[in-house]
Amino acid sequence: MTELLTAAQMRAIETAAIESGEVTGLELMERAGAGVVEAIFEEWPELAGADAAGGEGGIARPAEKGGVALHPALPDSPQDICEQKKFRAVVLCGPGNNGGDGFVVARLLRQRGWEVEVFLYGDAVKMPPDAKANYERWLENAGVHRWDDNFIEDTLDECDHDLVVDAVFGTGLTRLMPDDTERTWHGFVPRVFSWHQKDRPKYVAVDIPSGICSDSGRNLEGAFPTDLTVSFHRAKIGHYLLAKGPPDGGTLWCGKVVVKDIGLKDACIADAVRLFDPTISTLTKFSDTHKYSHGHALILAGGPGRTGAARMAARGALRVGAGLVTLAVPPAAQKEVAAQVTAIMLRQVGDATALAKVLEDARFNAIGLGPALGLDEDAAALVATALEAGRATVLDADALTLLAKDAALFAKLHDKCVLTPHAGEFKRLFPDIAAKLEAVPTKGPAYSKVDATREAAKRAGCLVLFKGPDTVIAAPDGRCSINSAQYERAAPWLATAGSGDVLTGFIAGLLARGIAPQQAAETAAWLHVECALDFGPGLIAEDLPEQLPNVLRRLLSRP
Ligand SMILES: NC(=O)C1=CN([C@@H]2O[C@H](COP(=O)(O)OP(=O)(O)OC[C@H]3O[C@@H](n4cnc5c(N)ncnc54)[C@H](O)[C@@H]3O)[C@@H](O)[C@H]2O)[C@@H](O)CC1
Ligand SMILES: Nc1ncnc2c1ncn2[C@@H]1O[C@H](COP(=O)(O)OP(=O)(O)O)[C@@H](O)[C@H]1O
Ligand SMILES: [K+]
Repeated sequence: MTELLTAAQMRAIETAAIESGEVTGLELMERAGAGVVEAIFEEWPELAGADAAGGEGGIARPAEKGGVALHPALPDSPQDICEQKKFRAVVLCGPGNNGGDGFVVARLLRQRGWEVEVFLYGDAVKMPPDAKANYERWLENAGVHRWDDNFIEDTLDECDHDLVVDAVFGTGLTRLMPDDTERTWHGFVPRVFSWHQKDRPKYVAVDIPSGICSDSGRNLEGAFPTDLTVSFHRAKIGHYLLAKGPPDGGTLWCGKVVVKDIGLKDACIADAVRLFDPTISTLTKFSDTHKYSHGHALILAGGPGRTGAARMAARGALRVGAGLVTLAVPPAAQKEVAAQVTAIMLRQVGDATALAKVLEDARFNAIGLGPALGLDEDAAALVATALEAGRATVLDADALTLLAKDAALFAKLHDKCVLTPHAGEFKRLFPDIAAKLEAVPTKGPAYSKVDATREAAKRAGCLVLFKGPDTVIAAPDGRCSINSAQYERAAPWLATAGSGDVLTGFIAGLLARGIAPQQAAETAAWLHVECALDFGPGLIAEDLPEQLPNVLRRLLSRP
């Protein structure tokens, strides 16, 4: 699993490396700038000109981790570059080390024969030492324009630039975006993006699009959307959390995220958020005895005309590998359900007393409830009885609304529970936490979906899976991961009626198989997106369980 870092964690890793003497800040900055240039040419080989095929002067893969030469030296002057089209870039540099990286990028492009114009935001005198060193190195051969929105707009309006590099703010953005960058941010850049023309300049962000908080993905009033974001050492949490506000979403802000090695060592960060990727061992936990060793999930169905959600959840639980799945159905709905299921068993459960009786059978080791369960007192009594049974239990939809309405019910949650709210349900369950998340941020690092989910899990005393394209899964002890359906895993068609019900079933099925709540929720959410990706657009919720065999086959054949 990939660790996603906060700005403070990244800074700590960098400081430790510098203090140990293994690298200097200037060397890291050089590698960062070279990494950005390398990523640009990898993304758009046509911009590498004659060197695209990796000829002399091309930027090769990192060769050496010890010294500055992680990325090999480039020709020193434009004359050294063989005849090629002159490419043009605008590099926007800020007052900190992000700007320092920008000056390295500007120099390396210039060394390749590019025509590069640099705009500096802020006061060069106050720059941190490494950034200032690169600023001064740039001044040896070229000039810097002072920041002027009109001038930048006029320059970009010429429209014959190949590349715009955003190196204004990175992980050090601590306040709202400054007013005097307004025209560039709010006016010109989004306009360029709306053109969608083939020959518009490519926009590249150094580390993170300026204006996006790297810890939260929140937009601190006006961000600079990009085609490509090049980060260093590890991706930041903010790359994977959706920023609010138009254009809506981190995916749009970052374009595509590439992470470049700058020679920093792995550090053990206890509370790091992880980007989830399943281990095969979770899913190969099939024993060779009999079906009961794969568990027995009980899924509670709603009344007549409302049983579809539970049927889909039950099918998901069975497909994900629960040994047996039983639908607990109110008597009035029994006929309706019986006509539509085969491998799934039925039990008549008219009320909470009947449920308690069923749960006397210890072989029911996991419960899934909530989808279309209803919101009346009888439904609340079913939730209470299910919780009192102390089994691994996933609660979704109506069960979450009932928990939100009744503090005594909420107090029955235990550490084998999994809550799966979408944003609306989250707000009902944790209104004060949701309010913090919705408040317009005024400083960085801003409160994030990760912070909110961790806080909710701690309060509930159980696992919380906060849905969305950036699903966050947190345990009460703070362990946390993001299941991303963004970038190369984007599957917006997963937002279809009933897909959450299937997720409930996937989680219940994995819980039945004896997998711990966190691993079950993470694996289920990952499989859910994989099924959607496999199927593609046109997906309806019923398709998700049917897609599982393909996904599992592929996963289990991984080397
Ligand atoms: N930490 C690391 O390990 C490395 C960091 N590098 C670069 O350094 C960046 C972080 O550098 P810094 O910590 O200097 O931070 P930044 O360069 O992101 O920004 C900090 C500067 O911007 C100012 N600032 C922040 N918010 C502002 C606002 N709203 N309006 C006006 N000014 C504002 C601050 O006062 C400070 O001068 C990274 O994003 C990355 O690009 C790389 O050079 C490689 C290694
Ligand atoms: N844009 C999106 N991209 C990918 N997945 C999404 C997106 N929006 C929502 N989802 C996922 O779709 C599912 C919807 O669940 P839910 O809101 O409970 O719907 P329902 O109640 O109709 O089942 C969740 O797993 C959620 O994470
Ligand atoms: K930036």
